[in-house]
Amino acid sequence: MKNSTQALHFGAGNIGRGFIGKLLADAGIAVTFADVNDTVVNALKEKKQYTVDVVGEKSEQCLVTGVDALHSITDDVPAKIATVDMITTAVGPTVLKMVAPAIAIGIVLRQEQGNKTPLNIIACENMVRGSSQLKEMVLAELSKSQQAYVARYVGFVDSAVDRIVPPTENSASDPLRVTVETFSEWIVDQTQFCGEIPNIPGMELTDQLLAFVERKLFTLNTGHATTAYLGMLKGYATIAEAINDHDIEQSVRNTMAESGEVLIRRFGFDTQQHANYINKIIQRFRNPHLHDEIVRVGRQPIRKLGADDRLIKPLAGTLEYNVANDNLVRAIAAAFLYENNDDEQAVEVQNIIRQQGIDSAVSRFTSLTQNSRPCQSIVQSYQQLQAA
Ligand SMILES: NC(=O)C1=CN([C@@H]2O[C@H](COP(=O)(O)OP(=O)(O)OC[C@H]3O[C@@H](n4cnc5c(N)ncnc54)[C@H](O)[C@@H]3O)[C@@H](O)[C@H]2O)C=CC1
Ligand SMILES: O=P(O)(O)OC[C@H]1O[C@](O)(CO)[C@@H](O)[C@@H]1O
Repeated sequence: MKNSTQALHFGAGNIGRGFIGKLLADAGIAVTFADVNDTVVNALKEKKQYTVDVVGEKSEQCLVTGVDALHSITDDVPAKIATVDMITTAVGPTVLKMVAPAIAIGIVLRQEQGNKTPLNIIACENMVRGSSQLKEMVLAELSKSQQAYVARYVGFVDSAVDRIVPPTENSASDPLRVTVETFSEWIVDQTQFCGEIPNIPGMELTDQLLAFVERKLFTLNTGHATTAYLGMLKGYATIAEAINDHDIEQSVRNTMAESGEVLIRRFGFDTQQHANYINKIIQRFRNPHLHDEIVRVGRQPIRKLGADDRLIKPLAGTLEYNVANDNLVRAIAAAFLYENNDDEQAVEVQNIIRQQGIDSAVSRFTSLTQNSRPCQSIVQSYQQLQAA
């Protein structure tokens, strides 16, 4: 990798500043963030550095230096795209479509300027093959000849990203400071790069990305969502409080064991290693230094109840392999009991349950066939949880 490598990172939020931006800057890459948050953008432009508090087994305070920022709407982001070697994103799955047009305009500029330097784009979102989805959004903005340029000079590299970074509590005094757990994992699909693969310590390469994406989704995310939804039912406010409840911990372990059985059968993961992976995740949830609210982890339940997400996708796997799923069913039922008036999706789920009944709500949000066996099990579990 050349010393003058430049990256543009969309989304200077928790993962942007606390994980991906830091990792790129630590590798000597000149990082420019693009965001719509004036406070964060202006502070980055002025200070060109920020502090990351790493908390957990190895607590340390790190200064990330040499960074800059652009406002995603009012600054000339496409001109920057014309000059960088990498683009990364951590904006959230629903915002990805909003950054696609700027990326497309930047790519057109590169073509017009005769730029033949490879550009690699990596979406770091909780999505299965997020970069491939971003690629479709970008291609939709381009002509045939521009698409041919993309095929030759632009790589869209899928990735799995894992580090727990809740919003920082002291953000009023320092809008850039961010607190992160010690653990981090960023795995990218080595088969999708255009040109040389950059050597970035902390960016792991694989040619089996789907296995790692599903391992993270079916374990960390399934377990986290289960902790949130069961924790909310018992009146807890944070993930650490909920996982320290023995009954919840046991349910979360059982749920991850069920989704884990799917992973073991599908990808051949070693049983003992997978049990260790689950144990490690439970410890991460317990991290006493992270104030991780249940409403953050349980947010947007409609997205989380989707067919390709952390609850229904592993449930579908248990049906495919004909293995136990009682705990997954209970976690899904708990998601249907999740109430939060500040969360539009939670409000919508409760409205639909009230207006159309739980049977109809389950099939509507999960895409499972109404009155099918799994639907009936979820409804039954919902009624048991409600009566408890
Ligand atoms: N926080 C975490 O622990 C983890 C989050 N993720 C994923 O990372 C992604 C980002 O999550 P967080 O960092 O937690 O969210 P966040 O809300 O802290 O950061 C998102 C950032 O995107 C910015 N943004 C919104 N619209 C934009 C636009 N049009 N252009 C540029 N920036 C824009 C927001 O202002 C915000 O700063 C999500 O997909 C999430 O699922 C993945 C692993 C861990
Ligand atoms: O960011 P999402 O998809 O709403 O879900 C929250 C999840 O994402 C994470 O922030 C990161 O994987 C987890 O902490 C949690 O499981």
